[in-house]
Amino acid sequence: QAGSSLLDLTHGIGGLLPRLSRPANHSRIHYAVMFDAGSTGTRIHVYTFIQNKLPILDNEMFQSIKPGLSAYVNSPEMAGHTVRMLLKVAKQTVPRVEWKRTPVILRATAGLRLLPKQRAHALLDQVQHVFDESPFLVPDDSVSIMDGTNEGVLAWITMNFLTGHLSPQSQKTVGILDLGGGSTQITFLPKLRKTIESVPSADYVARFDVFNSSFELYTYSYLGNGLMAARLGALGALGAKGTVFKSSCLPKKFRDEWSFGGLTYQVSGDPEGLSGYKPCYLEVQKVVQGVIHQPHELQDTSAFYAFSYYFDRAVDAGLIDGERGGRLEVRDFKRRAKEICNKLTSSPPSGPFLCLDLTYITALLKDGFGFKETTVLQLTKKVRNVEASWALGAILDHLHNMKIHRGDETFPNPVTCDL
Ligand SMILES: O=c1ccn([C@@H]2O[C@H](COP(=O)(O)OP(=O)(O)O)[C@@H](O)[C@H]2O)c(=O)[nH]1
Repeated sequence: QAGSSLLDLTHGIGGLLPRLSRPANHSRIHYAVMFDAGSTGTRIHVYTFIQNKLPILDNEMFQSIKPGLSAYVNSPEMAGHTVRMLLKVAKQTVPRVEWKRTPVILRATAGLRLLPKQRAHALLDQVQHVFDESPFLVPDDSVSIMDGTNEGVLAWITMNFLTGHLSPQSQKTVGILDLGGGSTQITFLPKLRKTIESVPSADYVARFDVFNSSFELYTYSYLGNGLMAARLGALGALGAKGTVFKSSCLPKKFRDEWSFGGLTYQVSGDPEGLSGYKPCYLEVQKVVQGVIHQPHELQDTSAFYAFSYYFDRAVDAGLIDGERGGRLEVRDFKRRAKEICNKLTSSPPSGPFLCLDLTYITALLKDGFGFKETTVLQLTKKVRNVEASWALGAILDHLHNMKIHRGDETFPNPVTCDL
């Protein structure tokens, strides 16, 4: 999984240099480890940087384990075990002499945000214990739940860094759409002042400095609107238990157990009721309606990168290639959702949830964010062999302290300010 190119922060951020042979002076190489404790899995990213005036990203090692830490809510020591297993990747990648100056950090996202505080912290305590026992450098605040605003901003930094859009010379940037299991993020640099001025609240705006440029982004993380949480919402299973949850988005004869966030649900199709795209759309619509804010400008924002479950489901639906990714229009998700939902058999080869998932993605993009049907999305898993995720942005933030902050009290009140 070696990275293919050097990513140079000094020549326009994310400027790509041809791969060089390793510098003779090994003290110029350093490492950093970021764990992504997501709702559906835990992942480790081991980054290799070459020290320059500013560091150059040389390589990423990536590995993941399912399920996420929240599945171990009743056996927290298993959370520690998961992290201990993944730390082996760091030990294999980082030379032994570097261990004591290589930072290890874990940030948890929606899975732990959705748990009661005490239970989430019981899981994090186990991780902290594993870190403390490890031979790596454990910085202050090395294990925590990440703020949702930062999740979107850091993924935006990752993608714009990797695509070379962060340099002061770069005229444009790319927006990002991240669909996790528990939450979903939208982040972009607005072209119009009105987009910032018409946000519902100050926490839709984040300001920060990165490598001599200042940015003010529209960003929001919707907890409960990740793909797995949306399944629960569509099934009416949020907070409920002890019954079979039926959906017109599932094949009529389908009945099974399904688990998320440490709970297991009985789910089934609706043998006597309706099935297909239209009734399914009505079910998923309630998960987005009145919840998702439609930014003032979206129509002609040049490019959005979409990753995580947007990517995975586009692959499952046969819309893009799993290696290369590809460009899709919003209406491609809709077309495929219709095709799949309108011929739901008892055992579709693509899995029983594909109709629900594609219909939810369509509703989220159109009725939720308000994208046009013709908006182009760049579906991406990796850029230059580096995982599309907030993790790289988070390690850059750790190394360079970007001081990300949300709109503060002095922020204009959208109700009273003069637009
Ligand atoms: O480095 C990563 C991190 C996440 N994912 C994808 O992100 C989705 C789930 O995200 P997660 O479990 O982190 O959900 P969250 O907790 O953010 O809601 C799945 O499709 C993963 O395969 C990925 O492809 N690479």
